[in-house]
Amino acid sequence: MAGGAGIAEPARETQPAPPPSLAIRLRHWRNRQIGSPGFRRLMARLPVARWIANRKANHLFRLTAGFVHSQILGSCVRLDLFGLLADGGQTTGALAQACGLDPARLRLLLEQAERLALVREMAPDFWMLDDAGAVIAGDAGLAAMIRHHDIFYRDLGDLDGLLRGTAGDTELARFWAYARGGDAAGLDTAAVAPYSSLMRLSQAMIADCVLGAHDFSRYRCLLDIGGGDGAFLAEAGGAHPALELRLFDLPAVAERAQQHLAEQGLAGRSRVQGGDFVQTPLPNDSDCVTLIRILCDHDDDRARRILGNLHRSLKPGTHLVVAEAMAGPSEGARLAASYFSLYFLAMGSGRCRGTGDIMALLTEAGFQAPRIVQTANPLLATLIVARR
Ligand SMILES: CC(C)=CCC/C(C)=C/CC/C(C)=C/C=C/C(C)=C/C=C/C=C(C)/C=C/C=C(C)/C=C/C=C(C)/C=C/CC(C)(C)O
Ligand SMILES: C[S@@+](CC[C@H](N)C(=O)[O-])C[C@H]1O[C@@H](n2cnc3c(N)ncnc32)[C@H](O)[C@@H]1O
Repeated sequence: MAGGAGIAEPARETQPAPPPSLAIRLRHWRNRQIGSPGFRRLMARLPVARWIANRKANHLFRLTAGFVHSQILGSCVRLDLFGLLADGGQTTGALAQACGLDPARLRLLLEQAERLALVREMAPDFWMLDDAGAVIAGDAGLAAMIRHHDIFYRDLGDLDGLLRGTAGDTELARFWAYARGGDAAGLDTAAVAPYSSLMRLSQAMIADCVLGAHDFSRYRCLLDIGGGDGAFLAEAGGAHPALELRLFDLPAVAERAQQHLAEQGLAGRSRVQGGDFVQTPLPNDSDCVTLIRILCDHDDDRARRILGNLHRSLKPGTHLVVAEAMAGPSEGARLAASYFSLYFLAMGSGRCRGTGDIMALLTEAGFQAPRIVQTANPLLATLIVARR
């Protein structure tokens, strides 16, 4: 699929089959060899070829076992094993008591977690975190996101139905209440609370990526559109003490943001406005505007309307920073695109776009000089910076 790796827009036409080029004929020949047990037996006898074959076999096994591995991870998070190990090592017995599990059963889980580089048995029955476990122990947002996957997995239980369009209402569509169409600005506190809390918790890593990749010290005033509870603004305000802070989100979310920014001592520096970013005129006293994890939530038509409203509202010269996971050639971007493409399919709205798709949307809306800014972690976000 050209450009983005997300849901094909409904009106997209399929291309006719290309003529059989040399590359296509070679690929066909290669696939027939690899698919043949005789060829694979031959490869297994040659040392270099065996090494390549084993890597391919491991890759395929990882795909096959992926669900099992995710369940091991999910169970460790639900039992809070990484939290329990955060301050140092623990014995199997102490962990079993804290988790309320039989020690032999917990050991079974710990052994698999060790095989997945989540924990390490440093001495018999004495466990410490391994690298991946240490990352999760240090990031409440990542643990919350792993817990949130319960909903996603239930929706994926009917992936065929999602692909055929027969799955009906999904749990993710209910969770992301604004993505279901209708009057998003009319959503009440109860409807926005679950997703806003998850977004606040999971913002820490994203904020690191965004603030590390683009210099916000050059701006006087930053407006975060769809800024949720104000977690990104608070991080930006902490990193740049002179920055004035503005936030725009749905009215029920704006109320939460007001409260969170006040709790962080930022009330004096910030102003929060509620409304609908598709149609409400947006505040235009900022010299930089951020759209963090916003465009990806919406199909192309709606993304165009959001950008159109932004372009109408903002003063010429205002900088616009779009930050979200984008499809691209790096391993991180490919992993993120395959994950988010199914996430948006289940959510019933949005798509994981490539950098080219987003730059084209920005240019179409009238923004100038869009450029790609890579972040430290393309799994989480890539930036496109442009000017009104
Ligand atoms: C000598 C020493 C101390 C060490 C030497 C060894 C060494 C150098 C180790 C490196 C250690 C290191 C720095 C590790 C770093 C690891 C990192 C940064 C890991 C990051 C992992 C991030 C993950 C797994 C992120 C997952 C994110 C997910 C699943 C996000 C989901 C988001 C969703 C569903 C968002 C929804 C919003 C919507 C709807 C899209 O708008
Ligand atoms: C995926 S969340 C991202 C929140 C935040 N930017 C972050 O990265 O943590 C999308 C945000 O867009 C807001 N939003 C959705 N539809 C909106 C609309 N029509 N007008 C204003 N805000 C909207 C949601 O309330 C939510 O806070």
